[in-house]
Amino acid sequence: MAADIDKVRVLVVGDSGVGKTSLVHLVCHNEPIRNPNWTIGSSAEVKLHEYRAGTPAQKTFFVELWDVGGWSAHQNSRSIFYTPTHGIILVHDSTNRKSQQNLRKWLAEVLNKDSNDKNEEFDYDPEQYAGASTLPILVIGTKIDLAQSVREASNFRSSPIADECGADEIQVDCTQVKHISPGSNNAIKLSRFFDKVIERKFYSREGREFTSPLQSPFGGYQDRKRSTITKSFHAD
Ligand SMILES: Nc1nc2c(ncn2[C@@H]2O[C@H](COP(=O)(O)OP(=O)(O)OP(=O)(O)O)[C@@H](O)[C@H]2O)c(=O)[nH]1
Repeated sequence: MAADIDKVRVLVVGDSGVGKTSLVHLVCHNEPIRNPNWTIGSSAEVKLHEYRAGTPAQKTFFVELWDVGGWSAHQNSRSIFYTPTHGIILVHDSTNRKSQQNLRKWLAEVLNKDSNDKNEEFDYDPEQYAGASTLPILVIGTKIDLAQSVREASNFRSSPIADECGADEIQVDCTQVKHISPGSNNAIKLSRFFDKVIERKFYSREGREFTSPLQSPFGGYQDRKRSTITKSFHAD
């Protein structure tokens, strides 16, 4: 029966220690993880998602969440986990601005995964991320409980990259299941994101898998290769 259920594959990327494993566990098991280990390579968890729940189009899908270890030492090898990609969750620590800034580099790394030269650098150009017909992206800030004040938290509420991608952003405390409880704003945005990923893969003409930068849904990325990002990129 499970074999009949279609699936989509979502990458979860961000600096080491921002809380990717904790987030994925919370989303897939509806409870916080007690002692997350460092992720070596990647690990995957699966969530059953009701696409367009409550409408006549409702259908069950598997959403595979691929938690990719953020250690910079593994930068050259982790691109093997980037295929296929149907959606991307960019995770940053809400108390660590650098981890938020590094999301641009994570996105560039995923989009340039086929580059042979791992030291090659790429321009970050917000224009290439703009537009509604792109690979679905969700930005998630973790550790909102550790933000020193509401003001600090609200400073981080809207990441520049979320604006540039036209992506939703949510803030969570991965130690509290209530942060993604059904009906909450966060749960609604998460569900809407999964719907978008499924829609794009199964119900749109763009539904072919993202297999190379030339086929990137952002289009034209290969032509924009120049030299500026990855040499100076340290993910941790
Ligand atoms: N207080 C608090 N701690 C968190 C939160 N999210 C994660 N943590 C803690 O942050 C630490 C790192 O979390 P992980 O989930 O392992 O981070 P990761 O991004 O998967 O790290 P790598 O596997 O190295 O890529 C752990 O001690 C978590 O318990 C949060 O929302 N609030």
